[in-house]
This record gives sequence, C-alpha cells and structure tokens, in this order.
Amino acid sequence: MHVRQSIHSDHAKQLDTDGLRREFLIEKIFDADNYTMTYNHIDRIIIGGVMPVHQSVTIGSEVGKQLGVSYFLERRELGVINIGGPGLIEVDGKTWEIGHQEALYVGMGAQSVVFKSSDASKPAKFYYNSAPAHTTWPNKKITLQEASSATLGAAETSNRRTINKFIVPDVLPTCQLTMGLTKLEDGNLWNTMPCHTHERRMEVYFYFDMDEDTAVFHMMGQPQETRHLLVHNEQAVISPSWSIHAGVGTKRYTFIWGMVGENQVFDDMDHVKVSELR
Ligand SMILES: O=C(O)C(=O)C[C@H](O)C(=O)CO
Ligand SMILES: [Zn+2]
Repeated sequence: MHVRQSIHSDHAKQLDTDGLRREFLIEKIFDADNYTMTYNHIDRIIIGGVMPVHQSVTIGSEVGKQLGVSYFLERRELGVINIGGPGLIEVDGKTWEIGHQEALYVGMGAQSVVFKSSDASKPAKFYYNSAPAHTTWPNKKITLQEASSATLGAAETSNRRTINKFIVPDVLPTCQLTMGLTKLEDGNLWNTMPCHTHERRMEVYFYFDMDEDTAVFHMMGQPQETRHLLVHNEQAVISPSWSIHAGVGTKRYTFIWGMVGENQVFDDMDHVKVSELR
C-alpha cells in the first residue's frame, strides 16, 4: 500500500513536473494477478485496481493490519467498476457477475471480497475507490442501463460526452462515496470544460480506453494558478478540493471519477468561467 499525504495549494504551486507527478499521479493501477492500493490522506480515500488473470485475487488481511482493523472493509465502503472482460466478485460467499463497464457497491462490514476473471484471455480489470463508512448499506450491482446518465457538451466545443453516474444517491444509498464513468464521443477531446472546483469534496479521475500513443493533458491547480499532468492509459489523478480537474486528449478517451467528502450533491460545483482561468 502506498501512502500519499494531503497537500496544501501553496506547496503544490511550487512543484516542478516530477513533483506534481509524485503528489498527484498514480501511474500504475493494474498489475496482473494482483491488486494495487494507494491510500490518500485527503478524505482517506483509497484508490486502486484488481486484475485477476489466472488466479483469484483478494484484498486481504495484510491491508487490515496497515489500516489498523481486522479486515479491509471493517470500517469502509467500496465501489468497483470493471473496465475489462467479464469477471466475478465474491462477497462473503455470494457471487456477483460483473461485466464490462458494470459496477458493484460493497457496503461496510464485508469480510471477504474475492475477485476473479471469467476468461483469462480477456481478464477483468476492476478499478476501485474506497472511503471510510459509518453504517452498512446493501451491496448492489449497477449496470450501465441502471446508471443515471446525462449527455453534455457539443461537437463545436469538442466536449460532447455522456456522464454515467453509477454510484450516486439517485441509484443507491452509500455513506459518502460517489462514482461514475464519463465517455467522450468520437472526435471530442475535452472533459469538464468549463471546469469547476468543489470545496466540499475531493475527486479522483482514472483515464482509460486510450491508445498507447495517446495522452490526456489533465488540467489541475487553483483556477488562477493552473498546472497540467501528462496522463497515459490507465492512470489516475488525485484532485484536492482546491483544484480544478479537466482534461484534453490527443484522441477521445473514457474516464471514471470518484468523489468523497462533505456531501453527495453532484451539481454542487463552484463553476469557473474559461475567461477567469490563468
Ligand atoms: O465530463 C464531466 O464533466 C465529468 O465527468 C465531471 C465529473 O463528473 C466531475 O468533475 C464531477 O464533479
Ligand atoms: Zn468535479
């Protein structure tokens, strides 16, 4: 488990490229037959990927030791979205089939969570976020059709995209975690522009569905002190509450966003006009 500390905006604006990448970019999310885990002090979100290929993968008791509990989800909730081939997630003996771009919410208290691929030649890739929880809400699978979706933007501003809200209060109750998947239409390159901050929630962006020789320039920083991170396929960016989070690709892409913090109101954003950005 890797630990990232919180970072003040005054510190962040002094950083060079390496420093920004060290603090905000998670370069490796998937590792075959293994899981990755980054523990972030910002709202204590945990970010990672589980990629079972030839064997099942469990997020086990060793994590419990690091978190100071007996097992991973003793005091946490978990949201998972599969971006790979079909897979199975067994939660305390009950098996959920989770296909491509389907999600599973696992409530606090699940003791055993085991991930498997249905076909090793098309392994499942389970991206996850986990947040501290105070009560147990029921486990639930969410398909793309069940997600609450909104298509925004226009071709003339290169930002036509559909936001699929999988784990939000309209779809199911959770303690604080919300997650969704935003797909850009062909020929569209910008996400979340005009951009926003949300003082009341932090956010993590996970970019995928990208060709090897493409990149997303992820925009970050305070609105009048912007920076960028060069992001490649299957990499994630931590976005503190004070930072904008937007991006422009050299080709279309898809990304998963996850938020934790004070409220779960998706539209509770502090919008920033493009003319005000510096
Ligand atoms: O394309 C978008 O716009 C998004 O997906 C925005 C994110 O969901 C977000 O930043 C929510 O606060
Ligand atoms: Zn946001």
